[in-house]
Amino acid sequence: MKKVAIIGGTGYGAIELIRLLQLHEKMHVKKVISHSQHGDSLASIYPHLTDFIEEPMDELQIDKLEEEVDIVFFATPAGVAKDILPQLSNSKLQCIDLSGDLRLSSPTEYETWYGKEAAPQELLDQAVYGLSELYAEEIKQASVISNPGCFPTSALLGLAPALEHQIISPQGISIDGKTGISGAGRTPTAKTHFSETNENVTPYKIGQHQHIPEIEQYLSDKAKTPIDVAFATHLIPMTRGLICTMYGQLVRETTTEELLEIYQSYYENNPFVRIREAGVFPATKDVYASNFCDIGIHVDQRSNQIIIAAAIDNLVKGAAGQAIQNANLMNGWEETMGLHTIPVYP
Ligand SMILES: NC(=O)C1=CN([C@@H]2O[C@H](COP(=O)(O)OP(=O)(O)OC[C@H]3O[C@@H](n4cnc5c(N)ncnc54)[C@H](OP(=O)(O)O)[C@@H]3O)[C@@H](O)[C@H]2O)C=CC1
Ligand SMILES: CC(=O)N[C@@H](CCC(=O)OP(=O)(O)O)C(=O)O
Repeated sequence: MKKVAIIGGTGYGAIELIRLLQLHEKMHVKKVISHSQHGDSLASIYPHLTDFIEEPMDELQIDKLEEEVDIVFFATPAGVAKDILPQLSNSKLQCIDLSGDLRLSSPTEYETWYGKEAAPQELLDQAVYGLSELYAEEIKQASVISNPGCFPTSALLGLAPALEHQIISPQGISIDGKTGISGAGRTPTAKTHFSETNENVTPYKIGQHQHIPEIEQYLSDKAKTPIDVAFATHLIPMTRGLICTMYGQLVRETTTEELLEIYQSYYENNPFVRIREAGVFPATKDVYASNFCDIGIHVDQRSNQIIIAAAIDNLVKGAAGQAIQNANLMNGWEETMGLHTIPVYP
């Protein structure tokens, strides 16, 4: 059994990791580390964890981590992991960062989009992008993983096959993203409190979203040509769930049936990607509280475009579940270990 520490204990990412790791056969949560509430038990903050995790949370002691655990999950905001990880560079720890700190290969891009000083170049070079379906071989060899953002997970899984198979143009791709409010983390703001979000749909961060360079970097890598995307995000009055509806210009004649075959074959060894049959599109509830990414495809002959929708649970495939899937790959365990559950429905 490998011992796990979770940093950022009181956040949504951390409690989702705890929920999922409860079912895991090879990982055990040894330490929950909290910056703001060390000394308190997590069950006193989140009563749904009563009887599952009663020990007080710990303060971070970087020099003790290696002797106490094998795997560290950083469920912290951007700006935290990049300062801690360099102090662990000589350790044997496996580290998985859920934040955006290590996702962009260019420090300048990080500084532009995140408004913070970037991680050292050495750390950026060492980190492997943890989108399990697209980078499995690299993840198996990695000791530091940069877990993808929630929107990029959906957008990359939805668009990569069409771009790699040169079915759509690298120019003119549009991504319309919608997310539940838990994507904004636990701390409420004026934009996320109930009376602002209930019965309301709000576009936000248009042209400024930190996931734009991440989507472009990894789509360009897969397509082997530079890709720019138009990306619009919307806040939806639901707790969990995220869906991207994507549009691309067709560059050759094709049909929905042909594309479905291409996607089925592209993801045939990926148990968490489910392709819908022709005429059927996924909804966020189809993947609720699960690690699945469900994809629907339509070839729109009238406008010569492809329309792709990819639904995930932002806290699972978009964060904690993806992080566990990466830990499974890094350790040579079954990729689905602890994660292969039926989505909660209705
Ligand atoms: N929510 C989502 O759907 C997704 C989140 N992510 C990313 O995962 C990470 C965690 O997200 P989430 O749990 O939702 O975020 P939250 O805001 O809910 O929690 C983050 C936790 O980090 C800790 N923290 C906050 N500030 C600091 C600081 N300055 N130094 C150290 N620790 C700090 C706090 O816990 P404590 O004080 O107990 O340490 C806080 O509760 C973020 O980087 C987020 O962007 C990625 C994809 C999806
Ligand atoms: C609703 C909402 O605000 N969602 C967040 C999701 C951020 C996230 O999860 O990703 P990072 O790890 O890149 O911060 C957003 O759109 O910025």
